Amino acid sequence: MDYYPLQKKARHLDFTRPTFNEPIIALPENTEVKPRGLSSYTADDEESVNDFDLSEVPKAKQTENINVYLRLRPIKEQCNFYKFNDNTVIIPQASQLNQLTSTEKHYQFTSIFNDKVDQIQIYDEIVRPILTNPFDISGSTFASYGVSSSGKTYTILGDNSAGLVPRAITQIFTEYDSVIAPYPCAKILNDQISILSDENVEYEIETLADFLLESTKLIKGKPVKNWSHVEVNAEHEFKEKDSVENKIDRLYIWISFVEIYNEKITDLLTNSKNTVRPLKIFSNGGNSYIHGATWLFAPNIDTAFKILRHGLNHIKYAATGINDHSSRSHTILTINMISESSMDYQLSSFKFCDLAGAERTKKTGNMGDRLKEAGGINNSLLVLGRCLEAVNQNQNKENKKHPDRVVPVRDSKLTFLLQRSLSGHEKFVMIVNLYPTAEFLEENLNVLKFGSIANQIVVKKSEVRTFKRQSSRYSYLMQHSSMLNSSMKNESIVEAYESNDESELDDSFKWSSMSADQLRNELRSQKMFIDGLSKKYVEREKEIVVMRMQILEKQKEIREQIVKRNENDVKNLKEYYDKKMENQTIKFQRQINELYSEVDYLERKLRKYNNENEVEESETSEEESEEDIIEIDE
Ligand SMILES: Nc1ncnc2c1ncn2[C@@H]1O[C@H](COP(=O)(O)OP(=O)(O)OP(=O)(O)O)[C@@H](O)[C@H]1O
Repeated sequence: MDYYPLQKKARHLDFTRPTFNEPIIALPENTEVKPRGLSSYTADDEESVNDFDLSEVPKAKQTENINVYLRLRPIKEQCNFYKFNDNTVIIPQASQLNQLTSTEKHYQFTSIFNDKVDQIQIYDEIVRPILTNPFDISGSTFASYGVSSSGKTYTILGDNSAGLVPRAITQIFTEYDSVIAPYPCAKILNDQISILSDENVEYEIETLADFLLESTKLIKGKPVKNWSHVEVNAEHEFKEKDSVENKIDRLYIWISFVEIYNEKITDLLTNSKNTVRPLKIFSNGGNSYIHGATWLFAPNIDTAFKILRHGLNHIKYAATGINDHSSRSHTILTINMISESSMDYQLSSFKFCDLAGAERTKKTGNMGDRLKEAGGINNSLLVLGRCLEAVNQNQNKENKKHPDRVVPVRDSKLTFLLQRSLSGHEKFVMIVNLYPTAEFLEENLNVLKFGSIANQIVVKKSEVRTFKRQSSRYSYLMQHSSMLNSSMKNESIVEAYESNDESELDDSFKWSSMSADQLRNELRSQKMFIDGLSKKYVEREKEIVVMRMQILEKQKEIREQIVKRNENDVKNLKEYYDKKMENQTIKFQRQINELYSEVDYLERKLRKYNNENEVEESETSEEESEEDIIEIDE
């Protein structure tokens, strides 16, 4: 399939992410280097409010660009509509598009993936590095954008080949296998950390059990591929991480799955018996969350996959003029990872957004309901474009005295929900999917403009969200009470999320100003906290008992070693002295023998001497007797 003009080059994409300080590749003269915006995206709603200051982005080191990747969908026919420079720039061909634009423009992306790049490479390049160190940041949003049938669902969720979500689940559960919590003891409730009591833990387990029972019954919508995490793992070879290196004692995984359909948020994880009612977004000091959305606890990878499949079965699909299974809504799957260590709890939240098609209504041949849907879809995406363009313009404007453009995050459910990412409090990664057919030439130009604007935006580096163990109880109570106070005044505003500076809070004032209901809630919260502490205490006690046993074992082992060593020493000493004795005995024996020989010699000498003496004496006596005789004769 040799149909891209620069396919040869694209085939050699090395998947290395370019740094933004690198000089941009040489482009033809008069090329517009930085497209300044989309004419269709204008901030015309003056009543919109900025929840974050989206324009004042520090120019210091602690900034980064939004990463925007371009992915091309394979097509059968030859395509001459685009040229590529390096693996980051796409240039729509003016000759092919002369009825649309007279000048040749280029659009820059973080990386461009050609049609040969598979799901494995996409995951390894875009998501894997972020999920390898999930607690370096407070979270990330991965969103796919493009016209209908361009491969958004294929990229985020998958089809025959698993998409980013099943791969992310596999990575998390494999790398953190040894610390994944089996029981739901900690949960994020309305953007606050909660340590659950035994009753609440039981409740969460029952909810999950009911859900799993129910989810096997009803299958509707697009048939969902039964991805196997074993196969996914074989493709990536994820390895279990050293938990000591990660300093994590426990990791609680929670999943939510919602869709935004015609500007209404519905829960994709509800039990089918329950009536499905639209959910509301609340904002907590700039951190938006869906109030009442189902969060299911995933103690293992199988449960996580079941939750994913249940949600997929409930997404609204419909046949449009160009896609038999077109997803008509924006779907957002969020994975909350709460890590527990001896010091604190930390939250990292990962959103995977499969956005609805960015095409115009006439292309899909939509009528009736489909037409209404398309209106809603385009409105959300239009607001997303307006937000990105406003941020971009505010950052690039030359006259700093001129007031900033309003960033209308609250103008659509989608942008309100992605508020943290759009403001740089969480990482924002976009995958722009391009369906490079003649049919979508015009729409694809808008898609490319949209993507390259997002790619220029500089945001603060994502921060970490920590809940300190020592102080969190106190701040939790303070926040909880202020939350209740404010929710009584205004349902849609919740007070600040976390305050580490507690020195100025007047405890007695807070308690005395509470109503009976609030005090009851506080009591319940305190009980939850004490339950959590006692559970921890029991766990520590068990650990101490185990450690004591280990120490006793070790002592016994050492004692046995010492006894054994002593026995050996005695044996060696005995052998040494036995040998020494034997040598001495031999030596003494030799000396005795020598002495005996000497004695023998001396005895023999004595005998000889005696013998000689005897002979002499007898001769002498004979002579004397002869003399005697002579004398007598005389
Ligand atoms: N990179 C790819 N490789 C192989 N097949 C692909 C790729 N991208 C998309 N497809 C196929 O194209 C078809 C349409 O893709 P998909 O449903 O993901 O599009 P979409 O952008 O989500 O469309 P819609 O907005 O209408 O839901 C699917 O059958 C999918 O398998």
